[in-house]
Amino acid sequence: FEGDLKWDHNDVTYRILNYSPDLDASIIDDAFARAFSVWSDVTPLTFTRLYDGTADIMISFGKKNHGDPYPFDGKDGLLAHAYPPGEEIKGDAHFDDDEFWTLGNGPGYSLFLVAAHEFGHALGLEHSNIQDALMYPMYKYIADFSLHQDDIEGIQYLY
Ligand SMILES: N[C@](CS(=O)(=O)c1ccc(Oc2ccccc2)cc1)(C(=O)NO)C(F)(F)F
Ligand SMILES: [Ca+2]
Ligand SMILES: [Ca+2]
Ligand SMILES: [Zn+2]
Ligand SMILES: [Zn+2]
Repeated sequence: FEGDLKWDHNDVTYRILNYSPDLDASIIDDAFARAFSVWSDVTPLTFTRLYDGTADIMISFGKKNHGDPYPFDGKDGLLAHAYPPGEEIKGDAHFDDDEFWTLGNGPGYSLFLVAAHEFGHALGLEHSNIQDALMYPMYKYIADFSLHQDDIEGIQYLY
């Protein structure tokens, strides 16, 4: 989904609507929090978790048709997607629960890495064509992750 703009506030809120069975809820909470801190570390943005009501970034796991015009596709292929900033579904992040979500380098996909990428979209970033950038649209496991300069320049251009 093409990025179209940015949040008009720096105190961005998020809410975790449901969980994958692949990981303990506290592990998922922490993975999302760490994925947000990737971006708050290099911008004036803050991320506050809400437990009810409407947050800017509504996070959910779903399979196949999950309530928007972009159905997931079963195991592998599409892993997740997120909408650029704005009202309603804009800013929201969806994760394909036909994937096996993990954190390490084993089988499955790192929820932390994929979430950090999706939250980049939710903040207004589009894809990078630099293969080592987080915003590159191909999954690869990165052990000691840190943002590529291209990611930093992109997010600091916006905020
Ligand atoms: N669905 C995607 C591809 S995807 O396989 O779901 C995907 C690939 C990689 C993702 O994050 C990531 C990027 C680089 C390193 C590790 C993880 C997130 C999502 C995507 O980039 N969604 O944001 C596309 F390109 F739109 F088809
Ligand atoms: Ca939203
Ligand atoms: Ca999939
Ligand atoms: Zn969706
Ligand atoms: Zn992407």
